[in-house]
Amino acid sequence: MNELADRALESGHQTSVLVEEQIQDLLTTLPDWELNCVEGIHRIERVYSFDDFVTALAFSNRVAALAEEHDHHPALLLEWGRVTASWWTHSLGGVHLNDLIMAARTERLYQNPPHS
Ligand SMILES: C[C@H](O)[C@H](O)[C@H]1CNC2=NC(N)=NC(=O)C2=N1
Repeated sequence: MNELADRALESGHQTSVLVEEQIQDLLTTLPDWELNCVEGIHRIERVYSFDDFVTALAFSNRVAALAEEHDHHPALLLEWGRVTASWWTHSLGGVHLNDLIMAARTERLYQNPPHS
């Protein structure tokens, strides 16, 4: 997982979306993430659990800052005690290696909470 998180994001024109087998192969390093398909477009998703709404909001904000840093943005569903993070590349209509890198970095944020 760390190896993936430490990879540099590729610039958009270098490569294209990954096929299902490639995504599943890379997801073996992110066991809590799953590949889903919404309206024909692949995305990788994980549900994170928290003790309350405010802690879930704080995590969402940390992921948002990460996204702004890289100009690559997830869908985040904030609920009481829960954040669903979904990564895909809108411009390409599927999952790019960058989405797996961002998912690995999302994991790293979760594993290193601000007050740990
Ligand atoms: C102009 C800007 O770079 C683009 O709109 C970016 C912003 N963030 C993005 N995030 C994601 N996940 N996919 C994109 O295609 C995308 N495009």
